[in-house]
Amino acid sequence: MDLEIRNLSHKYNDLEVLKSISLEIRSGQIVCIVGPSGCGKSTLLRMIGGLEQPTSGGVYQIGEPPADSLNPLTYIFQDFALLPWRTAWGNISLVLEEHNLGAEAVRERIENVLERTRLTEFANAYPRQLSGGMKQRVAIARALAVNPAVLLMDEPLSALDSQTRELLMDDFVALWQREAFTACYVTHNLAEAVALGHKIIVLSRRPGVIRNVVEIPVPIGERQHGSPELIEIQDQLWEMMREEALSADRELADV
Ligand SMILES: Nc1ncnc2c1ncn2[C@@H]1O[C@H](COP(=O)(O)OP(=O)(O)OP(=O)(O)O)[C@@H](O)[C@H]1O
Repeated sequence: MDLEIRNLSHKYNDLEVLKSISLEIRSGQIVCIVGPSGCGKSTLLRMIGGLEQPTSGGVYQIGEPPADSLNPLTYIFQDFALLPWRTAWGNISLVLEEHNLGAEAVRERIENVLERTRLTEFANAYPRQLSGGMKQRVAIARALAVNPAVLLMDEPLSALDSQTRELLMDDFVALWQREAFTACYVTHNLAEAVALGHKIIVLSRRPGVIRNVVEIPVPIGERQHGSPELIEIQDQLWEMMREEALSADRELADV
């Protein structure tokens, strides 16, 4: 299933947040959205997930989600959102409980996602017994368990320290290479965007319009951290973001 965002604009009362956004998220692609603070990234993700309706324009699903998808558009949040009184297994089973899958199918799904996120040995651990990175891996396993058509990720690594972030980025890459998933990934962090994105959408300051779309020509599995090609793309992205931030500062100074 692909997603197409067509001419989407949004206002909160008089506050214009997003303007004429059109973009495509193709099946099997990771699309990153970057832009200055407050430009409307999270708002756009909520609209893509159907949590809020845009003032005009819309989000269209093209094609069908996988037949066994229990929740086509599934979120992963930065704060993990795990229930502390449930084990890793219990947190994942929670999202499967109301779907009448049968005990065997539930067990298979949970075992599969625990294995894919390298958590099999921690199935019976409670969140308090897990590191931040492992908690986020449980949250990722829980999201994958419903076999989403598109994963919606809002700053999924920003609550973690930089080493854990690096390790989880490697995990994302390995996960995607093993079984390509589709994702829309909002981040402040340009290193994450160039490591994980097939396509990077650069939003302007508010009201967010698409300033640039950068496609990364290197296959995800072949991206070397710190390679000259990636650093150059990251520098270009930073230059675009910097200009936006400086213009916003100049505007404030004129007030
Ligand atoms: N429910 C709401 N009601 C009114 N204003 C809102 C609402 N949600 C967001 N906003 C405003 O819309 C603008 C965009 O917010 P949003 O959180 O989407 O930006 P962002 O790019 O994700 O920001 P950040 O990078 O800081 O997380 C902000 O000015 C915010 O205050």
